[in-house]
Amino acid sequence: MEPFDPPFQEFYKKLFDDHFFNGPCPGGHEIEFSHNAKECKFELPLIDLSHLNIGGFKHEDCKREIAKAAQEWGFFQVVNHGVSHDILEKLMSEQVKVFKKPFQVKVNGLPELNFPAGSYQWGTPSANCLQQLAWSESFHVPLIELSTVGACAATDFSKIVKQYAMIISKLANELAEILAEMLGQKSDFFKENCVPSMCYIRMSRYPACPFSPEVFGLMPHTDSDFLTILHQDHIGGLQVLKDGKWISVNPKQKTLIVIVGDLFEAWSNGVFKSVEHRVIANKQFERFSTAYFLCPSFETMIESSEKSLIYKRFSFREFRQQVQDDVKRYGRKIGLSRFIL
Ligand SMILES: O=C(O)CCC(=O)C(=O)O
Ligand SMILES: [Fe+2]
Repeated sequence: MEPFDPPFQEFYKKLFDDHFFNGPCPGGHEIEFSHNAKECKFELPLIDLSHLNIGGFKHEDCKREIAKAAQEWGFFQVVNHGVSHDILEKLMSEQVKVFKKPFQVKVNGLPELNFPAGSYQWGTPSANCLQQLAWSESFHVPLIELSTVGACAATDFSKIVKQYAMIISKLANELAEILAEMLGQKSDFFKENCVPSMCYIRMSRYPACPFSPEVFGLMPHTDSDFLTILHQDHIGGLQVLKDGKWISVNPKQKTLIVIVGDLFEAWSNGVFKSVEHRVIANKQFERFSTAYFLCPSFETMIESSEKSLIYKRFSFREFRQQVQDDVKRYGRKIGLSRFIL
């Protein structure tokens, strides 16, 4: 049988040799700091979204809870979110099958799913040192492409991804609108600007990694979108930085994770926080996750209507360009701090 794992060690041999013979690279100490930060067991806010369907106090309390979590943590979990357990399980099992296709087949694209060659990504081509390498592989599927996924012959996979995309994008918009409303902002901003050609689903697989924790599944980062909604399997490894400590996001069945992205932090003038998170690879077990990213069109201007602004006004295109330039130059994203006034 042809191997399905990406050839991390062969392809990134130089990074491994440099690291193990010469030690961590000089620019790596910042990431090293994250590694050494004290870890502790702590529970993220868990919000029951069924309260949104009840009128009166409960409904308003629930909205306030969402805003509080976005403000204090930038990261929270939701239950009774409207995505059935059955859909989550089916999507996960279909996703596992896709990743078990031979590596070369994934690289060449999966025509039966209408995934072009570029939708498969693995490792970190821009990595300058081992701490910048992600021991993971993923399929990046823009929502707009889903209309043609499985167009020739609908497969179980294409059906479930489409179904999931429809529900999850609705949920992301609802949560974004609630957060906007709690800021006293126009709540149809997201419906108008977050177009299907920009929003996407990323399905990831983190193969078991013998070099963990020295090599990350995904290095510490913030998300470059408004909101991310994440579903993870039962393995664990996701951590979020809270007050200088890495907190493990322990897997919980039927739960989705909501992550505030950089754009929401800027748009809310720093009220909602886009926080760093990372994935520690597991030495023994592979892990799967599915993320939905709520992104605006390139022309959308990100600005707050507050008086004393923290960030300058920028378009999503400018933000993306800056991130890409920094990744090329430094091997990693610098992010929102580039736009501080
Ligand atoms: O796989 C995960 O748990 C996290 C994924 C993530 O943070 C991302 O794709 O931006
Ligand atoms: Fe992320």
